[in-house]
Amino acid sequence: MSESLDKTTSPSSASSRATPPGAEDPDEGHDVSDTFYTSQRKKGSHVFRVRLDATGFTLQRESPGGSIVKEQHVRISDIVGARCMRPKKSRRLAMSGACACSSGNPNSPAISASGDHHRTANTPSKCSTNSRENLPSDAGDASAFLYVFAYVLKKRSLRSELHRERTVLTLRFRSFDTFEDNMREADRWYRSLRWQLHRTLEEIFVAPTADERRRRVLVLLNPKSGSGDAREVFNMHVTPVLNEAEVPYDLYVTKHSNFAIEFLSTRCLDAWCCVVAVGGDGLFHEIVNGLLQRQDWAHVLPHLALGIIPCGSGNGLARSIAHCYNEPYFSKPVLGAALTVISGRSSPMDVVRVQLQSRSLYSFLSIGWGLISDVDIESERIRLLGYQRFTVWTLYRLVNLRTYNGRISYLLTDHQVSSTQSATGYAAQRRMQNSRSCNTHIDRLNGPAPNYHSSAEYLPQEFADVISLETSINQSFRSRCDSWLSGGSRRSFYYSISESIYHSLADESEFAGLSAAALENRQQNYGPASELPDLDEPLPEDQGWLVEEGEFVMMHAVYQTHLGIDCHFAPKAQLNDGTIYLILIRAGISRPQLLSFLYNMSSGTHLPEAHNDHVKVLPVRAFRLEPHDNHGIITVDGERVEFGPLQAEVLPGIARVMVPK
Ligand SMILES: Nc1ncnc2c1ncn2[C@@H]1O[C@H](COP(=O)(O)OP(=O)(O)OP(=O)(O)O)[C@@H](O)[C@H]1O
Repeated sequence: MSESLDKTTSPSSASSRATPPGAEDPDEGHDVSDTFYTSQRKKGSHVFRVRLDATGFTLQRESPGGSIVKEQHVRISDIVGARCMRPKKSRRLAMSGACACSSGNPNSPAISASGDHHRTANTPSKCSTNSRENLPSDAGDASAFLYVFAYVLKKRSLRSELHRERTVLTLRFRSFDTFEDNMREADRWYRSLRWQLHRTLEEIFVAPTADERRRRVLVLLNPKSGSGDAREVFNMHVTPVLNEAEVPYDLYVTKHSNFAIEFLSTRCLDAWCCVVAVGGDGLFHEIVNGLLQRQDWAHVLPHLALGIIPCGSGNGLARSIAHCYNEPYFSKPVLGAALTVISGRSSPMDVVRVQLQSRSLYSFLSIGWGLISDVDIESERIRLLGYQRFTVWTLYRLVNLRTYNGRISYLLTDHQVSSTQSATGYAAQRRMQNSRSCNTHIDRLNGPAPNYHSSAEYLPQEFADVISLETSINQSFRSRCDSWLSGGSRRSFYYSISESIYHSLADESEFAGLSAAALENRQQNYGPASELPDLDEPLPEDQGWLVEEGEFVMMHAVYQTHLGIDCHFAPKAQLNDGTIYLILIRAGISRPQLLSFLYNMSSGTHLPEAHNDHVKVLPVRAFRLEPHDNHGIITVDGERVEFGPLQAEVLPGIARVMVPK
């Protein structure tokens, strides 16, 4: 076992670019490579060439003759971060904050156990040069460890869905005689990896100072969302990922409805690069509206990415983002969302301005009138049934089907206007006369469609596992007695590597520091100027407004692919396509047809290829709804709003959402 290993175990040959102890590395941030070994009692030992470059880690297993017998790759896009640590005996010390790397983030993330606001300012640097030098060396083992955390795509079986699985690549450095020298070498790899990871970050996620590297994340958590376990979900499944990625964050737990609106409309947000909702679509709705109640919205929105960790009952946005980027969702939705939050990528997202009679608001998901809104709101009374309440109430509503009388005017998207004009046209649509254009800003703001990529490639089964390798000192090869530290990863064993300092804010100090004017103006909406006439004014008549009028079962306007995790309502929607998908069902549809429509919503096969007498799918830029009845339910992003006329216009790409790598 040791014969072949001994040939290449001198410090000079074992590390192709080893830095002499104490010397500065002039090539920091460039590729690194080295020779490592594994040793297993049953399988024997193996020599690996390990290389880290812009694509990730490449591990090549060499035969005793020096040829490559196997190669595996851990993609840089699957890697979230790394840690340098001491050997196992000193691990407790390391985990208590004495990690010995030299490039840690002084603002390490908070770990929330309870309380309202957990801020990590003043957290001691866990990886400073001083801390490294002050650490007592382990008398028995001079090794240093580098743990690389990755979440690779895997398939359990041919039939099962892709999912992400945590993998830890463990590199053990022991080419030098002293722990300090080995740690310096491990740290060189660590810094190289951090450099590779940070170079792919979009600008808004990068801190202005080099020692911080990542800007802070603002987390707003609704403890009441969904089944009420958002706090636990965050602690168990999100904090570990943020820690592994060394993403600093500040956590605020919402205290009441509208907390997020008040917070985001009044606070200085300069410290944060993104806002993450840990909750449902209702909390995200508050975040969007809070930001658009700021006078400086035009400055803030482009520099603040929005994210969501799905803990609500609907979770339409989280599902839509995952769907648009072919990211697996069902097996581990929270993990996928947490990885999205640390990805350092964002995409523009459309927001829709909704004008009601008494106020205006912003929406990112949907506007509904009729059947689906009825079911959504009325089934609240049987909430005890959980998700089944929707099925039960849908059946009830089918039996007792209601129809609503009204008029829906709409402006098709530019693309649709040309195709519609050449087509036969819709039976009931009428062109209005003598009007003016009212959507000039829509084209102006419209940005390019996001780049979608497929995540169909995934690491082969045998590689998506715990990988533990080590360098060795020259005199003898020691078996990797403590390289199995990472074995716990398969059982999703997470630990924190950072110290945290918690601060709680008392209720009364929540908005301390606000000026009186800021408080007074809290409900004022800003955002781009509307291009539509006032709601009580007639629509212009010669600029392409079309009309549908009569009895409807429902109207639902949607701008994300999914309304909920299993409601694939607008399959063609994209995050930033400047399009509202207006779906109309007219009275007269048969119950079996309606049942089929509702049943097929989960697979996204409910919409007809072409318009039929009862169901229409209209890609529009703006619309106006004028109910002729004086009763009914209207929802915006799943929340009930005042009943009556409304109009909506899309504001293409004015928000940014975090998206998977
Ligand atoms: N601390 C709180 N106590 C009570 N209500 C809150 C609190 N924080 C936020 N809310 C309100 O709870 C509403 C719903 O929250 P959220 O969207 O997070 O969960 P959900 O309704 O279960 O999920 P979904 O919207 O996806 O169906 C929000 O509109 C918000 O106004």
